[in-house]
Amino acid sequence: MSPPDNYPVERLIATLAVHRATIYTQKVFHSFVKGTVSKDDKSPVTIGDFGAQALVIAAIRHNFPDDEIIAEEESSLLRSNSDLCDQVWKLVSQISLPNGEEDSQLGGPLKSEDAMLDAIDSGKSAGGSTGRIWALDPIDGTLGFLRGGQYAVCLALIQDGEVVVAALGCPNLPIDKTARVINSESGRGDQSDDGLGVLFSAVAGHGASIRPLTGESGAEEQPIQMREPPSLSLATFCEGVESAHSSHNQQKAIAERLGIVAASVQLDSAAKYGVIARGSADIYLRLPRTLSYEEKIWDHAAGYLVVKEAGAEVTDAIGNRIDFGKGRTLVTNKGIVAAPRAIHGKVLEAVRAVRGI
Ligand SMILES: Nc1ncnc2c1ncn2[C@@H]1O[C@H](COP(=O)(O)O)[C@@H](O)[C@H]1OP(=O)(O)O
Ligand SMILES: [Mg+2]
Ligand SMILES: [Mg+2]
Ligand SMILES: [Mg+2]
Repeated sequence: MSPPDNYPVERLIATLAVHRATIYTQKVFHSFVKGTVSKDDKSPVTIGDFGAQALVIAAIRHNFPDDEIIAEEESSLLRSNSDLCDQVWKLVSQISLPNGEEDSQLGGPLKSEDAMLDAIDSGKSAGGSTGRIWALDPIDGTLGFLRGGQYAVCLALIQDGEVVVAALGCPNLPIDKTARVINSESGRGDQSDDGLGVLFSAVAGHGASIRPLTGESGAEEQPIQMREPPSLSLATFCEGVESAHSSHNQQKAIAERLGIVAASVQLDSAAKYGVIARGSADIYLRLPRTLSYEEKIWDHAAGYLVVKEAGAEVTDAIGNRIDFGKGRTLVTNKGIVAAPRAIHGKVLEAVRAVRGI
């Protein structure tokens, strides 16, 4: 029997591409959000999203030209606003990985503004349950990005409906897993980037790992595992900052039912998956506010695999498996419940009780 595929090239390219995109998003943050460049009317989020998407997609297409891509953004706004387009291009064309050899593995710098637009528009796959499809969120947690809190660059490869490779870049998560996470309330103030920035990666059946975003690929790469809370009541749960994105009330009620005493750790973006995967907290609850909202595949694919490979069970709020083979959204799922395998059943019981199902 042949050994299971561990996707060495896909994992390498995914991590390098996400790393390069985080160099770009950090540059956008420092130039526009912290204000060395005038904001004018151009949203730093828009500049960040488009450029990061172009940089990642160009790398995927260079290495895997036959693969499909689902990405959050498309270029019509840039095509109709040449000022904005020039501004994104000016920044994108300056970005490379510190190691030139690694950058050339991604195809080197983008060649032209047209090539950038073309890359941005290559993320329109309809998805589905067959073939190789990459899912990309160039900046997840845009509000966190603007606040100087948590955001993530999320990239995953889905093969025949299963997530098989993940890279999750979290530029504002502390490298020290015991350090306090900067959340939206405190923002980062004048705190520097020192000690911040991690890149999670995972391959289905081969575990999850973390490395600092500083340094070269492979440097200080370490396997990660969820922690096992000594009891449910001593577990910590994570939730989003935005109460419009998930039901804080229900999440509080679930925690209370489980006897959890600690306050929730609130942070934006898929960084929540990373935080529980490396054992800085235990449970991620994302209870739907409205049943009409369809979670997007690019918001969850990468984080899902990272946390699963670190020891989690992940279902939706009904208890169904998360199905990444249904198109651009998780149309058959509602919400997310991620917890260590040993306690997921208990958490789900509490979720059901609170939701009355
Ligand atoms: N009503 C909603 N319910 C759940 N998630 C949402 C909702 N509206 C937006 N989102 C998505 O939540 C993600 C951020 O999650 P969190 O709040 O946990 O940081 C974003 O990708 C955002 O998508 P979008 O990019 O379209 O704004
Ligand atoms: Mg998102
Ligand atoms: Mg996004
Ligand atoms: Mg968005």
